[in-house]
Amino acid sequence: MDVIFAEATPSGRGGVSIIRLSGSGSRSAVEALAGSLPQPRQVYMRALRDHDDLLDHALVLWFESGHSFTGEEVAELQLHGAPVIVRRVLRFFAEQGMRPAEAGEFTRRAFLNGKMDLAEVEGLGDLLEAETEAQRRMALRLSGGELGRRSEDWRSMLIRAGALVESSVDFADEEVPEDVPDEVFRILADLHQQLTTQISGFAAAERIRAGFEVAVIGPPNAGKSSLINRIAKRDVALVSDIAGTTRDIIELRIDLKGLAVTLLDTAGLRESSDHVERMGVDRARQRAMAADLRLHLSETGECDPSLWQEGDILVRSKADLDSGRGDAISSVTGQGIDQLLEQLHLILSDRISGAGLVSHERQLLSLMDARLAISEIEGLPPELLAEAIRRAANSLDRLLGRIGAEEYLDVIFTSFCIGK
Ligand SMILES: Nc1nc2c(ncn2[C@@H]2O[C@H](COP(=O)(O)OP(=O)(O)OP(=O)(O)O)[C@@H](O)[C@H]2O)c(=O)[nH]1
Ligand SMILES: [K+]
Ligand SMILES: [Mg+2]
Repeated sequence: MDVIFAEATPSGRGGVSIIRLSGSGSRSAVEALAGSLPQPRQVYMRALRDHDDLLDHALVLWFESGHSFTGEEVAELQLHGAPVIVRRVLRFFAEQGMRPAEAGEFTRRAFLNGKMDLAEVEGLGDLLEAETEAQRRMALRLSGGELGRRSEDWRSMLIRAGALVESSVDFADEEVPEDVPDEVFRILADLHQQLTTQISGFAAAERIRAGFEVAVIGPPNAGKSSLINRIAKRDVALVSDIAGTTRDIIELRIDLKGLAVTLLDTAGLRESSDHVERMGVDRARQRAMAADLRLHLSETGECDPSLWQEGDILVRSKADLDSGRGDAISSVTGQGIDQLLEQLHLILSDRISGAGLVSHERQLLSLMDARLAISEIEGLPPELLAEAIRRAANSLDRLLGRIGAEEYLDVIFTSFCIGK
């Protein structure tokens, strides 16, 4: 494959900028700039020269093919983090006939060269986007190959079951087919159970990965936008004493003690003759219904029953206006807001308990296919049983991208950065 190159650090001024190359010839391309690099995986301090022009003093290293992230020959330069240096070095490689990498192309090569399975690639994508501790931990497990290892165990179970079925066919007398050994059904029941555990943990895992959506709703002037601003510690939303101030949905992403949560500020719920306000209220209702949880805010402690769902939170606002109301919150004094966030965290934490490893819809579908293949197999003749086992193994191959990965690659890698 041709040599690709890219800046692996974010472009712009910084302490260090890293440029990475991959493909056979990466080392000699860097040698043309830096002089000889005898040993792989060792760091050299070198003067980089474009002909006679000194570009920078840099740290340089290279990896042999088979011993690098992409599986190809890879070289890396750590430059001083000035965009003008990076530009010149990138231009040098382009002039040598090398090609700038596309988004995610290094990782794509790692996948194509068998250095990573598709679930690891998805995990790496999650890791690069992780914002909270829970997301980081889950992404590390996935990118570290945990699902691949689990899947290998499942595969060995299928291989063992398949072999037992085969042997019962081979030795069967044509007239009197031998029974399939009980062990086959025991293995498949065990696998069925393990797949079910993973499948049941999807919803929770997916919430960790994608984050929760919590809609703040209530009548106009309840103080919804004020609450959002207080939590954000800045003016995210317009606040005024005019009922119907908020129209569009305003999103605030927060890290709630390790959980990714998007709070939605919404239009105050009321009948209105104003066309634009009505559009805002419709939108508020739709998003509120779709959210994971609704925080119903009002001065009176009432809520719109048509929007109430099990597990929602009811909160009274403007505690500072009425000293008798100890259970309410105030966005002016901050009273009760920490407790409210604590309550929210408790509710959401409860919803992620039992989270499994499988957090992408694609992975879920493969597991469901595998499970379906080995469901209701009691009493099947050996040939059909063998076929079911093959289908299940196929689905596991799909899970890791050994087959059928093409349709997913572009989708996955477009979300990656250039240089990854
Ligand atoms: N005293 C007091 N006033 C508050 C508090 N929260 C909000 N307000 C006031 O109540 C009025 C309405 O606040 P907003 O935050 O705009 O209310 P809202 O629910 O977003 O209103 P809409 O967007 O119109 O639906 C403003 O004048 C705020 O200053 C509070 O905790 N205490
Ligand atoms: K208002
Ligand atoms: Mg508002």
